[in-house]
Amino acid sequence: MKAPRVAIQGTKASFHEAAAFKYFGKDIETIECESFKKTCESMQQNEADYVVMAIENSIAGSLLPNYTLLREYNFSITGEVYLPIQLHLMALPGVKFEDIKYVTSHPIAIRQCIDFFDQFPHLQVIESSDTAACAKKISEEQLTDTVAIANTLAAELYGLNIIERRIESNRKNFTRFLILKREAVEEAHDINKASICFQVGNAVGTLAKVLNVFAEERINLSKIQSMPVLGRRNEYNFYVDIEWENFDQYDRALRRVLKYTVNFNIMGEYVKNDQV
Ligand SMILES: O=C(O)C(=O)C[C@]1(C(=O)O)C=C[C@@H](O)C=C1
Repeated sequence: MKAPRVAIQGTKASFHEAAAFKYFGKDIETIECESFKKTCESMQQNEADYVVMAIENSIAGSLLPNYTLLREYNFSITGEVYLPIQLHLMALPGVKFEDIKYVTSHPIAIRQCIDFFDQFPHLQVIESSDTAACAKKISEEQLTDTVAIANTLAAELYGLNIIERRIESNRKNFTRFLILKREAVEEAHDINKASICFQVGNAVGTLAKVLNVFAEERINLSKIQSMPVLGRRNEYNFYVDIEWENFDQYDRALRRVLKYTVNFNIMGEYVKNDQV
């Protein structure tokens, strides 16, 4: 069987590739993309079979623009994967902490280390496309005044020394990634989780009515995220992840909430996979 083509934001040895390996195994073709939007374009143009997309980090929070991409492209969420994130400061061999002027990394990785950099305000923090690409640039351009925040794989691949380990603000640090496919696959029998999206009217109790249905049908909400509806004041899209033990209760809950919602969309039904 042909190896699946998996589009990731970033380059090889980035956390996105690690997440893809964790979900699919190592036998995949990684399609490197410059941005999250480019990963979606690549799947739309049939250059990729799947997209792996970070959606939330336990320190930095939600990657909000990715919710907009999910809506725009209307791909199907077919799975999820959680990855522990350990961030290290790395530089060319011989470079010492005192030599550093610039720190480069992906903005979400930088946000996870904000407490560390608060102690060193003289360091200039520069956002870049992905963690591994920053390590690669230091190596290729032999930058002696710059460090990257990245993982051990990137340090090994680009011959950098780790000069400070585990600089993330909290040790229990993980990122949740979604696995996207162009179209929904045949309904699996063991699905027990779904990502849905809807709007409710701006009136007393409308959202509460929806949440009450889930409670009554014993459906667990694992996440709720709102994003403004473009150009409409006080109107929001609610993105909700729900889990169930009994499929019939899930089915009944969906029928019941349709009454209280507009633009209701099931973004994906899949098997819960929250092992970090
Ligand atoms: O730069 C990388 O290595 C990435 O894969 C990106 C990314 C992200 O988008 O959140 C992935 C996981 C970590 O949370 C930090 C950065």
